[in-house]
Amino acid sequence: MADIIDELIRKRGFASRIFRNREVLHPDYIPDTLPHRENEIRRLAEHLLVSAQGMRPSNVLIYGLTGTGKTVVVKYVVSKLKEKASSLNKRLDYAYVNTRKLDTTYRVIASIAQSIGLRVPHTGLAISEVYRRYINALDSWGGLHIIVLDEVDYYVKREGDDLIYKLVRANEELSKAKIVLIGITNDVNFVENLDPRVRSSMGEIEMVFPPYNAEQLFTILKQRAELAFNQGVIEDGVISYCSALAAREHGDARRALDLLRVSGEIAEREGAERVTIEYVKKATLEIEEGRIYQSVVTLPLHQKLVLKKIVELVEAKESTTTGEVYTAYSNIMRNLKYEPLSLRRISEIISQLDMMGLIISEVVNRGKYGITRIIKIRKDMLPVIKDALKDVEA
Ligand SMILES: Nc1ncnc2c1ncn2[C@@H]1O[C@H](COP(=O)(O)OP(=O)(O)OP(=O)(O)O)[C@@H](O)[C@H]1O
Repeated sequence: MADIIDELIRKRGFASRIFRNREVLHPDYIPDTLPHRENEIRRLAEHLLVSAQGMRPSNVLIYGLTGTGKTVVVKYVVSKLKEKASSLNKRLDYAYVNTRKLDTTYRVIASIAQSIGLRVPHTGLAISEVYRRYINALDSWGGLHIIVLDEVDYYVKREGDDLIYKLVRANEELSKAKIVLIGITNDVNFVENLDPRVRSSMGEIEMVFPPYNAEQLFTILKQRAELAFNQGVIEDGVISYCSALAAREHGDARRALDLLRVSGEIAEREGAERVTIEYVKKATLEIEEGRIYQSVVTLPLHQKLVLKKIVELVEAKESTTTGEVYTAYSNIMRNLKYEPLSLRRISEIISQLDMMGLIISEVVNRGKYGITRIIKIRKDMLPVIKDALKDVEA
């Protein structure tokens, strides 16, 4: 039956010339094999199996730069173990919580409880009550519950470590069931600054995921491309070009996959038959513009006002200085009847904008006129920054 429908889709011109299955390039897709992460998979799975056999479970803290496969490895291991456990008649289940997205303790504990089938209302219960119900339900179920807390640094910075510490100690209250925590973060400073008590109990086992090199990224991309694209549409050299670009940026597989996906999308949009290196170059620019746009729209108000003034000054005469920016900014604040921030604060804001890659600033020594900072904006980024600031009235 599927063939008839596929044929109709093709005939009607719905089918993509470029993509066979775009989903495969989505960040949530879990491939059947994860090349270059065999050791990490083995170590994590072995540890969880030992815990499932009745040993006292140790918690795991995983860290590494963004796009090094932390999330996909953990999801791969826990879902495979759950699948195997049910065929072996063992009780093993897991909760996967992205604590940046589920941003309150209530939502986190509710989601953990729901993963073992408990019904928890969206609001209305005390956190301690949800926790108590979860522990009771867990003990009557009596298996190994793996709790994955992804982007755990966001949670701890916002809500503190009470819930984590409670979960760590929950095994003392449980008679039949057991809990293992797996924390994931890409913030090494977070791990180093974690309360030593929490670090030692949460990270009894620490795993560091190294960045991928260009060759490793090549294998990862090749595997995905074979599933995602129609045969023969990827021009030779495209995959190694994407891998080299992403390797240069710190070995981020997410970045490499995004580049490939966006290159394919642009090729399709432009009605091309093949994805060429030219499309990868266009994709690099499109992704960078997206990143710049996002960072501008999420800036706080004063930063936006300062950037807006820089844009106006740079458009009038190519470059500007801290002094000119400060004058323009103070005038606008006076017109709006607000107290302007100090020159020092504005100078700090200019440095922040520079660090974010939104402006380029250079300190120059002008002899007897003293030291000043020359500020510019990349010409190709100017339209994107202006667009992102279009709602700022000043
Ligand atoms: N070894 C691998 N094989 C196949 N795909 C991989 C591999 N490593 C990472 N990926 C893919 O790269 C993307 C990013 O991986 P993942 O989300 O696991 O990174 P992460 O380390 O958790 O990053 P972040 O810290 O930003 O959340 C995903 O699409 C994932 O499927």
